[in-house]
Amino acid sequence: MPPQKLSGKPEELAAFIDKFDIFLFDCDGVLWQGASLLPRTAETIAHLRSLGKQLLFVTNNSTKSRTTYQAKLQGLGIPCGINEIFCSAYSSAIYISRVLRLQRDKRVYVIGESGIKEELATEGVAYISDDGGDITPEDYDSFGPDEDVGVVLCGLDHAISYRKLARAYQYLRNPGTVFLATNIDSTFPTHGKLFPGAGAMSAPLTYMTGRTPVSLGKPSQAMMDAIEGVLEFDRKRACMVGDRLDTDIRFGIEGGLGGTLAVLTGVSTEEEILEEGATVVPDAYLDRLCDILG
Ligand SMILES: O=C(O)[C@H](O)[C@H](O)COP(=O)(O)O
Ligand SMILES: [Mg+2]
Repeated sequence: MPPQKLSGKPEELAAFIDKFDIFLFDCDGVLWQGASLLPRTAETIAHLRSLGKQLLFVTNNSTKSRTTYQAKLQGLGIPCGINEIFCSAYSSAIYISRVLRLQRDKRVYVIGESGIKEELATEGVAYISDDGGDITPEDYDSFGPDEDVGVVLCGLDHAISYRKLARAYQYLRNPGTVFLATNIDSTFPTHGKLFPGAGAMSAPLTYMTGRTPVSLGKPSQAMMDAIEGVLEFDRKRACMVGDRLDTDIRFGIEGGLGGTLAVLTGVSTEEEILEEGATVVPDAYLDRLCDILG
């Protein structure tokens, strides 16, 4: 069934909204682009809250922790609770501490930003990272596999460097070191354009090692496990709202959610959504999230 473009008819929009008790919102490309909130987003969120809908914010962006996202949302006029926020830094920390049950004497080597480090610390997981300066002859001598490094975790890192990758590669030469990625989005939508995504950070390591990381962000259901570890909800009454087919919409479909809604303010285009034979198809789509207000 081709996806339905929701028209502005109030009765049609109300009928769509009525099908769901809970909305899972992607962030980059849906609520905002970088630090800029997309038009009438706060009003849309307030409207859905006024209808008694439960709202969750589910982002693959690992650069911030849930606490930092709460401050960002509130700073943009979207009050929310910490238990309404799920980021890939959190789902990764949960996976390492509660699924992998990383031994206390092992550490995680992090390529990424403060979000990952804060969430690992919250879970009591020890980590190391690299300041990323220029590699030196001493580094070539000292870098090597390390039994104490139990995991290499890769996320979006705006200060990625040869040195950080070189160190990660050496750790991953030890087959006992687990290779994880917070997410593998190929691109990152900001300022109305696309830039390298978290997947572009781990891809060089896959190219060098032939190893593929386990990804803990959408579409991986590890993110759903992280959500359901905090709250129970009826998946059939839930709608995933996203800007990216291969992460957000696939996450909703593979998670057995009641519905998926795509918006055209981020990565995926209308052509991709309507493409003949497309494997990941949303139930409906809108030009912008606020169009749901009619
Ligand atoms: O490269 C990335 O990490 C992603 O582009 C980015 O984080 C996506 O975030 P989301 O759209 O899931 O909020
Ligand atoms: Mg997005």
